[in-house]
Amino acid sequence: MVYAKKIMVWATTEGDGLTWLVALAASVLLLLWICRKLPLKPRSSSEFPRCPPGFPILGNCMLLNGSAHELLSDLAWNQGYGDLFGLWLGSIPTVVVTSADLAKEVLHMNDKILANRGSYLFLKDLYYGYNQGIIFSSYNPRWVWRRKIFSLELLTLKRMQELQAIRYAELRKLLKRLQDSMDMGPRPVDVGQQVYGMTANTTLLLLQSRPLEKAIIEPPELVHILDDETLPAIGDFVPWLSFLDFFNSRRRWRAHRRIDALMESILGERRRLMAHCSPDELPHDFLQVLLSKEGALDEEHLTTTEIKAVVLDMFAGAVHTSATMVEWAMAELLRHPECMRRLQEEVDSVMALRCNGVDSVDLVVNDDHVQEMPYLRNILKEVLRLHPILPLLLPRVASTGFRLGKYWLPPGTNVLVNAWAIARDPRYWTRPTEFWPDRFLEVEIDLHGQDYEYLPFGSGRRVCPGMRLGMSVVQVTLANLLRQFDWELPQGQNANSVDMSCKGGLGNRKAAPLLAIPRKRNL
Ligand code: HEM
Repeated sequence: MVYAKKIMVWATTEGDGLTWLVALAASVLLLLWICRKLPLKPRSSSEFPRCPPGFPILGNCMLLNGSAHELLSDLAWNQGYGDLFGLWLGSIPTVVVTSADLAKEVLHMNDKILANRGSYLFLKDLYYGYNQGIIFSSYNPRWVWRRKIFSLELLTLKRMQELQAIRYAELRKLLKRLQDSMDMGPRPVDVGQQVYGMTANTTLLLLQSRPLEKAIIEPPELVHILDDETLPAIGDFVPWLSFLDFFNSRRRWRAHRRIDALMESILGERRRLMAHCSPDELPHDFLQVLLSKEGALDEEHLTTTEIKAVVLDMFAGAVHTSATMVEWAMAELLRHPECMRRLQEEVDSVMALRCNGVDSVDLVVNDDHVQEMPYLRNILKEVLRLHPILPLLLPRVASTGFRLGKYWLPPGTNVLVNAWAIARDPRYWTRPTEFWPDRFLEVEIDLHGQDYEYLPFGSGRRVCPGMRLGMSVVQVTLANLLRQFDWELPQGQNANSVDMSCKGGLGNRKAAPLLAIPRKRNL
């Protein structure tokens, strides 16, 4: 303060206009610097875990910029904040959990109290509001009902078997696209983008078993919009600053109008079909299940808005998760050619056995085949350990006060579980930062969220319902990519130069796209 005053006094007595400006800027910077060093004591009760210093009003919001999971891990491990620390996201009390024991307290012991999600501005502008879908809805009987339909009508083993043909058809298209690009001479392809296109189109077909009649937005573009815009805004944490988000809000709203036009055309097309066909003639798909509940008079009905919100959640949940996972897996395999070779040998030997001498070149590796590939499964477990797709899971919000560790925390507290940090913690993992799929030969650990040192799909009431479908899509895609092609890095790149940094945001996308050259294998 004293220094800021001195600068101003000097400027008024000695300086010209330019000096004035410089002095003003220096004072503001000095004040900001001083404020940054102040801990946010006034708002935190003595019961609240220790918080890193933050800015006035904004608190620790800046930590959410960029790779939040890495910044939060650094605070926990290197800056002495430990397994449980606090943040003030504007006026929202938040705690960050960085150990398996505390993750268990959050996801198991306090699962019901912490089963809510926060309410974000993007839900209002871009999605269909707070309590209409599944992913960001609060915990209430309607959410239970919508999630039940989602799980039982889209994601059961039986349903997945019925939908296999659709998935394999899209996979064949992907393999053909890669083949075509190779026919023009060896050239790098953007692996993530290729797979992304496939998972987006597959999701549409899982919904309505046919391509779009009127493509207001193609599925990959729809999901890109969701990915880019599903981010908290400053107004979520400091409501009176919502006006700063005005232009982003307008952009989200415009995107929503296009998304809604797409939803209307999907629903409208099916309603027209329903008006002209007998029930037996209608497709037996997820969209039909959703629409069959639309007019129901009991509590098992769905409103039109709920149907649209659930469909949107299907895209938001299914597409980028699976595609990102394939991209990280390919990146790790290109960095570890010995693992890639071993995996190719496994795929080849299972296919040779299964096809029993019959020409198998055109056969896709399918869900039954991958069941016999333990190394593939271990590779994917290791990919999810090092690169969990939602590194902080999805934030949970307390409905009442609750105990966590030695603290009693108030209702409304946000809880972040740093699954990324826990999965790299030397207390639970030997050689924690190394890509070493064989660790899972010795460690009996599964994906269902019962082992709290490994939470790639979350755990408890809000665990990912799409785990089976997601894993199946990823396993089958990776096995086919490696069966049909040998892969190498573009000229000038080697295993050590592959950029493994992530983009930031809710999902753990690769910052730089993975480019690799496919070469046809002699099968
Ligand atoms: C490999 C692929 C996938 C990964 C790694 C993944 C991971 C996750 C994670 C970590 C969560 C948050 C769990 C929590 O907060 O505790 C989640 C939630 C969710 N996922 Fe997935 N997911 C994948 C695929 C899918 C698929 C294919 C679908 C749907 C078809 C899906 C639908 C959802 C939904 C609806 C939620 C919200 C659940 C709720 O809040 O009740 N996911 N996913």
